[in-house]
Amino acid sequence: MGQVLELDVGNTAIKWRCLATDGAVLGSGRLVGDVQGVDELLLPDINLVRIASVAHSDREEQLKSLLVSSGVKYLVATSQVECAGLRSAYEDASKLGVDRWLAMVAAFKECRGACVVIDAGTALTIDVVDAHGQHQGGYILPGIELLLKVLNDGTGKVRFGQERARTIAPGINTDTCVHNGKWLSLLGAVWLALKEADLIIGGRYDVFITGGDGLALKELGGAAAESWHFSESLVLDGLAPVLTKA
Ligand SMILES: Nc1ncnc2c1ncn2[C@@H]1O[C@H](COP(=O)(O)OP(=O)(O)OP(=O)(O)O)[C@@H](O)[C@H]1O
Ligand SMILES: CC(C)(CO)[C@@H](O)C(=O)NCCC(=O)O
Ligand SMILES: [K+]
Repeated sequence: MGQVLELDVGNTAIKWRCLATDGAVLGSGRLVGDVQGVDELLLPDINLVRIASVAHSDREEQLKSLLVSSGVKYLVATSQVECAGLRSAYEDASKLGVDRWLAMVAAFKECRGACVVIDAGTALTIDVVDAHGQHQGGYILPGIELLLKVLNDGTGKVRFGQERARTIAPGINTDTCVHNGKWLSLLGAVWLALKEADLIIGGRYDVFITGGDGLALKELGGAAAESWHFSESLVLDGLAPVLTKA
């Protein structure tokens, strides 16, 4: 087997990494904009592309036609009923976002126990898995950028600039009220979800966090979040197990 290119096509960006035959990471990055950018990643040594996509179907079609014309073999991951001991809570498992499924597969594979899996990307998703690998369900909320957009679009006077300091202290002007409020919203949701998880799966679970705002959220969580496992590549880590089993 030659090199493998893995793609996590999100609603904002495409995260990618290139793996050697032995699984070593040869390179990784984040592409914003057109799927055409993927073309430059298709180096001659790559003979398989593994894909996770939650993007609009026309973006997916563009990506597929790019791959077809390059002639490289590709596999697209889908959410399953069961994989590697993990079982979906969804009535229709195929409707669960594949990024959530992949992140849970990767997290459960690593801890083999109860876990809460957080993805702070375009959306904030939080999923709860019990010690037997049974997914107990989850949450979908707007992420940081969507929160700002909704406030800007839905109000006449909430106008704000760039974030200056990352904190959840009460704000003293519109800028700090909005920016501190956006972090309060995400962190508050996570704390409450963890309390809910305490009730459902008991107090002993690992917390995994990923996504563009994942590290910021963990840092804001302070001492209580010190044990959370932050990984940039949790979604990509789920690709090989899901596609090998499929
Ligand atoms: N280098 C960066 N460029 C852009 N956004 C970034 C960057 N680093 C962190 N972010 C944050 O990441 C968030 C986007 O999440 P992410 O990087 O997971 O991308 P995404 O493609 O939207 O993912 P998904 O749709 O899979 O959730 C933005 O809200 C932004 O605040
Ligand atoms: C929630 C997002 C946008 C997070 O990336 C993605 O997982 C998705 O499009 N999910 C489909 C809906 C669902 O998971 O129920
Ligand atoms: K994601």
